[in-house]
Amino acid sequence: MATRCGTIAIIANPAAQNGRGAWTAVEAASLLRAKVGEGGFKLLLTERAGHATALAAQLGPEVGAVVALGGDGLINEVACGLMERDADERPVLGVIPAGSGNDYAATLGMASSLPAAIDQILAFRTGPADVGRVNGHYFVETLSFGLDAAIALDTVERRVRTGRAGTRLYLESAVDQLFHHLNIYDFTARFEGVPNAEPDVRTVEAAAYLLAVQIGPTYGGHFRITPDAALDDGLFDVCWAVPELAPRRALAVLLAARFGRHTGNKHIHFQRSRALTLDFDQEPPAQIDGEKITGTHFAIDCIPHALTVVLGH
Ligand SMILES: Nc1ncnc2c1ncn2[C@@H]1O[C@H](COP(=O)(O)OP(=O)(O)OP(=O)(O)O)[C@@H](O)[C@H]1O
Repeated sequence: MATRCGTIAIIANPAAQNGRGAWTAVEAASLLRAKVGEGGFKLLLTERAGHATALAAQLGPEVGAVVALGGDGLINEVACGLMERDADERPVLGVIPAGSGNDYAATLGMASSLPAAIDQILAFRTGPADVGRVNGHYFVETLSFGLDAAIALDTVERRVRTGRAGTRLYLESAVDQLFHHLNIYDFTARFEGVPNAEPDVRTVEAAAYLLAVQIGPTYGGHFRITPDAALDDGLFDVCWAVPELAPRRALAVLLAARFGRHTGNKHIHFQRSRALTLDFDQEPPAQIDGEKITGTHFAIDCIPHALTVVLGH
């Protein structure tokens, strides 16, 4: 049976969520077979890290929608593959959440139940989404430095070691980092394309525990670090937290951020901009859509409406 979007290609990470991705992929294929028949979709399983980018870049013209089945790391890889294609030949990006954090799936409003997510994909309500780029690497939801990146990276190792997931995993990491590794990072940020400002540039020299450059509102498993960030406004929402906070106060602010209630705190700063450069005095822990990156100089720009995405709401 034909779908509203041509052939759907599911790119699935069998290793996502400690191997549960393989089971979710089989279930998704079975549900799709019942709804659109064998000819309406194809299932492609990744074989290694980075494979999803090559798969997404090489899909044939019959594919109208690519669905990333996995976590934020897999979605990032699929998006990178789509960005290698000419803008007018990019299939629509859909997401079936099957990872540990699933921040981007939440940003798109995708259901966590697999049958409901499949129905949302087939309903094919689409909209534009901005894509971020840092030193030539694309990101769809989050780029962050300092404490929160250290937490995000620690959760990857901790998940494998403890089998934990979701908010509990994140909070365990957070407490460990806050009480044992609460470092401060000196940085200079040069914002360009600041809305409603003349001139539309701003330079900030500060020290921070963390700095997040967001396309969507959440990171780290649904922490609403920039609660008002919009997917399609052509702007980053940047948030940073400045000293001095005792670890217990810092933990309280972090917990408030779970629900986006940290915004009035005097240690928390926000700036919107179309682009920015960041220079750190020393290399901070850094993550891009949940995966590690390195460096001290970061040139970051927002590509407005680079992707069309399937929205769940
Ligand atoms: N077949 C594979 N075998 C091993 N690793 C893979 C494979 N395919 C993709 N990966 C890697 O697995 C990593 C994590 O994938 P993914 O984001 O899907 O799951 P997750 O880590 O469980 O979820 P989240 O990113 O939401 O925390 C990615 O960096 C990706 O490169």
